[in-house]
Amino acid sequence: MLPFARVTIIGIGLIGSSIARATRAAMPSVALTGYDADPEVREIAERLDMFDDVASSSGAAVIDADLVILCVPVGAMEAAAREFAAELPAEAVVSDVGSCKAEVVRALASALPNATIVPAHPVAGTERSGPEAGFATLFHKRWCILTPPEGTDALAVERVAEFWRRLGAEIETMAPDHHDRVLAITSHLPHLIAYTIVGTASDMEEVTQSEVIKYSAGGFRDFTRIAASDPTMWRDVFLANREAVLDMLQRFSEDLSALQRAIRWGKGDELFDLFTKTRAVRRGIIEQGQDDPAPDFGRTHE
Ligand SMILES: NC(=O)C1=CN([C@@H]2O[C@H](COP(=O)(O)OP(=O)(O)OC[C@H]3O[C@@H](n4cnc5c(N)ncnc54)[C@H](O)[C@@H]3O)[C@@H](O)[C@H]2O)C=CC1
Ligand SMILES: O=C(O)C(=O)Cc1ccc(O)cc1
Repeated sequence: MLPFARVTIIGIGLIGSSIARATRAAMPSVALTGYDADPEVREIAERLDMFDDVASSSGAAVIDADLVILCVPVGAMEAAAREFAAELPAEAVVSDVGSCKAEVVRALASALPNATIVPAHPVAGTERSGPEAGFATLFHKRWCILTPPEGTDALAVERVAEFWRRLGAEIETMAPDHHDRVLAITSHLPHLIAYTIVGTASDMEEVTQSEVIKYSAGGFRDFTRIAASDPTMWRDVFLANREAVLDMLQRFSEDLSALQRAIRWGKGDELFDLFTKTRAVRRGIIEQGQDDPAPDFGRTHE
């Protein structure tokens, strides 16, 4: 039996449109409704025929849903949830896909005090955004982390888990705070570093424009992909996961200073030992079968 029969997606960007496409592919009998605050996005969603219905208001979109998934930037979650609160059916389950969880759990509980909420984070994405960037296989063999607050209805959690399994994801469950610390180091800090290095390079007159582009086949190119990620989404992530990010940034700065000292004093063995350790981390990821299928994952659908 399908975990949900009527699914509504609020926010039809990269993630919302990928969920719609993946649901159509894996559970074609699900009735899919979409809503986006941007009328242009709604028009594109209509044209791409991703939903059975693209609603013109958020309230109309949820009125007969049994699962509502918020796929808007983290900073827009509370307002987006408040907008449909009055029309939400009592038995509907509400979920989201936000990249950080403690702040979103708080925001959704405040906007929807009587709803059953099962927060989720599919750890899968690309640097692209918008409804045309999505694709049905985005979640295949990717983790989807559920962070239900204590006391959440276990059946609702299992139904959301089953929904994501059907989209190809593997499920992990953890506390929102723990999620935010883990993702601060594995996802948020790497993005911050990419934004910094690309920003620094573009501030340096002698390596700007043509030279940055010309020689970007090196490590820099990977950073430019990450640094092309959506500004609104990432602004919201850093503001919402402030404490965990600042903590990881403090540790990172200390380790960077240690490396700086090793270079200054010619301590080659310290550099060699660290680089040997980090190479083993990469090999461990590949041995566990968790490497990206292609280095430019996310472009293969173009
Ligand atoms: N981009 C990525 O790689 C990943 C993103 N996420 C999370 O997914 C969420 C969505 O991200 P993307 O799909 O990448 O963003 P996106 O920018 O592609 O799409 C977001 C959509 O939400 C709409 N929107 C904004 N405020 C709204 C509101 N109040 N009501 C209705 N629609 C509204 C925008 O018009 C836009 O179309 C974010 O919370 C992000 O943290 C999670 C995993 C990966
Ligand atoms: O494009 C990349 O490399 C990503 O890291 C995608 C991504 C961005 C945000 C998330 O919360 C999860 C995955």
